[in-house]
Amino acid sequence: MALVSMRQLLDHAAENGYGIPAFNVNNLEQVQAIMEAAEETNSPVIMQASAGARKYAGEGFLKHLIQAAVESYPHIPIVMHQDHGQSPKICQGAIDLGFSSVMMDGSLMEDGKTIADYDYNVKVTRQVVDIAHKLGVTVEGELGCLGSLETMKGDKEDGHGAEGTMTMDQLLTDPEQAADFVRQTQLDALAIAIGTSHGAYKFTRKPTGDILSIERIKQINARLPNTHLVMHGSSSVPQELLAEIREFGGDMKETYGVPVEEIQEAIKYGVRKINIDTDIRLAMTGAIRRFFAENPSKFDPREYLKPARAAAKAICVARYQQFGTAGNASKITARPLVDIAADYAAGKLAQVVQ
Ligand SMILES: O=C(CO)COP(=O)(O)O
Ligand SMILES: O=C[C@H](O)COP(=O)(O)O
Ligand SMILES: [Zn+2]
Ligand SMILES: [Zn+2]
Repeated sequence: MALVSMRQLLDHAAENGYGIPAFNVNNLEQVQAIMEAAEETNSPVIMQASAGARKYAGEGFLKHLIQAAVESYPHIPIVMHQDHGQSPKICQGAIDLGFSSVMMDGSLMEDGKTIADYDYNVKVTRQVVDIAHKLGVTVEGELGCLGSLETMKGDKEDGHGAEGTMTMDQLLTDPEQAADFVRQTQLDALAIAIGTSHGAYKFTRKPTGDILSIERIKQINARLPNTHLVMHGSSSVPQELLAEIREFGGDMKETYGVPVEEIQEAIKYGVRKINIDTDIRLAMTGAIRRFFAENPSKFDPREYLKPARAAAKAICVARYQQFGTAGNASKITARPLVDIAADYAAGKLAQVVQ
């Protein structure tokens, strides 16, 4: 198969009522873990690279790691998605590099910290849609700002996130504004704010409806039943992984993530893409800490990266099964991006908002 449009996968997921985890990748072992899990469960794949990933690995390495996955697993449809593009220029760069999907995150300004106004968000997102759709490339946008409903603050754990204290209006995407945003921008997937944030420290207790608003997803879905929704900050932060890290010398404070059953509920209401980075980080860290504790004389990176890769794979297998992604790769026939571009031009993929 080939690199496919994210829109094609999300449309398939919507038609068949499942969700697709989008895993962040930074290195070889993460790409391999995701692909081994996808192979084992027959799942379509979304791999995404952040600005931090590009800085760490370099654009060429990321592109070719994902290309290697495409070559090695020709029967699995794979999306190469750019996570949190902070400007049209960054999105253009990713498109030039061969990404089949980009996120224009216009909820924040180019600095990734300052909250943008609505008109700016519409303008930059529309600009990226105009560039991308001509090439059959998918566009994800974001409306509302990721952050905690416990502290009213944005997340800074990965260097991206709003500065200062926010209001409830900013932290919860407004359904009516979302409808206007989708109508004006004609994007393919909408990331929404419902109380999740990036990183390991999302909630100080197992989240209830007041701090994780699945209710808000239902309201947005009622207003926009045909729009694919995206949940960022959706790692579940498994307690057993925290325990493993602590047992082998790590310092992880008490914290809670997004329960898998809440994501499963959200999938019933239009959530099609679920972003996961932290769970893979935790799994790999636990495995490496354990390995070093149990094998203090070992020093071959292949020896400690093997259990790390296996732990990452286990997370991916679990999420593919839990989100209903498993079993779907072989049901999808990859369409070339030029065909998708023709569909956009013909208005076949237009967002119809009443
Ligand atoms: O949203 C994410 C990437 O865009 C990742 O979220 P987590 O930090 O919860 O894994
Ligand atoms: O955007 C969120 C992802 O978790 C990426 O994190 P990162 O910027 O540390 O690569
Ligand atoms: Zn954002
Ligand atoms: Zn994110």
